[in-house]
Amino acid sequence: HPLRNIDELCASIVRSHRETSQCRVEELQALRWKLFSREEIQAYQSKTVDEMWQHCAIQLTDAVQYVVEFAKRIPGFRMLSQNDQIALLKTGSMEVVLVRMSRYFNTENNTVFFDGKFAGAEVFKSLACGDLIAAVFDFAHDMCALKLTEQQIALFTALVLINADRPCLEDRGRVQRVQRNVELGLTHILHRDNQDNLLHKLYQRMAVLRSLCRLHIEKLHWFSQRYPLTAHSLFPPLYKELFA
Ligand SMILES: CCS(=O)(=O)c1ccc(CC(=O)Nc2nc(-c3ccccc3)c(C(=O)c3ccccc3CC(C)C)s2)cc1
Repeated sequence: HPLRNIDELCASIVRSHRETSQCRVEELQALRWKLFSREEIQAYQSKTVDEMWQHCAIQLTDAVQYVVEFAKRIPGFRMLSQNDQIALLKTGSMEVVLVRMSRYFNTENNTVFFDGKFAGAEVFKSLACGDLIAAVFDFAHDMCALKLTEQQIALFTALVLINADRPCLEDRGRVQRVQRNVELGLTHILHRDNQDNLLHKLYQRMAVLRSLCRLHIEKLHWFSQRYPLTAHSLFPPLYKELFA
């Protein structure tokens, strides 16, 4: 059923976003002030590097699974070749998770939703990648400042995923056609919300996302060198397939 118009495209992407958002906004808003106790923070900080990496990788993979589901429901995504779908998810899924997570970032106490409560950067100390964690927190702070609506986030994350400039695409032209439709949807939504000025800010954020994900992959390579056993046999298969 071809999409009759841009309104239908937007409605379909917003619905898919809502259906695959993993946690509901109201449920996480209710948890906003549920912080880890000093003892709980101590427990995280006394985990070994590989224990904490494994703990995070499992949670991150959970979030990524919902993004895979979201991608499959973007009109046109399933028409792409398997290879191109995987190529887009390999580079885009972590970026979408970061945008989604920043929705629940509490800018008043600089905490992020993790393991059922809200965690400050100190909780992640034993990961031994303070620069990545600091960059993720800064990004979340910047995203919150834009005060995007759920509809704007839905179209923005669809555009983050459907990017014809990604490496190793077989049929770039086909991805371009799907991307152009999603771009029309995002500009339509921003125009309707009288926030055309947000568009260039969102494109700037996409550049930050790419550097954040490069940093994540760099750290993962560093980690896999030092803890090959954990990385190869204890990480979730989807995490390895998409990021390793
Ligand atoms: C995403 C859908 S959602 O409904 O919003 C949602 C649903 C579920 C949650 C719970 C959750 O999984 N939170 C995690 N937080 C972090 C984290 C960690 C360090 C700083 C900031 C957030 C996770 C990570 O593993 C992570 C994320 C980004 C970069 C790096 C890492 C760690 C490395 C070792 C992979 S998992 C949160 C949000």
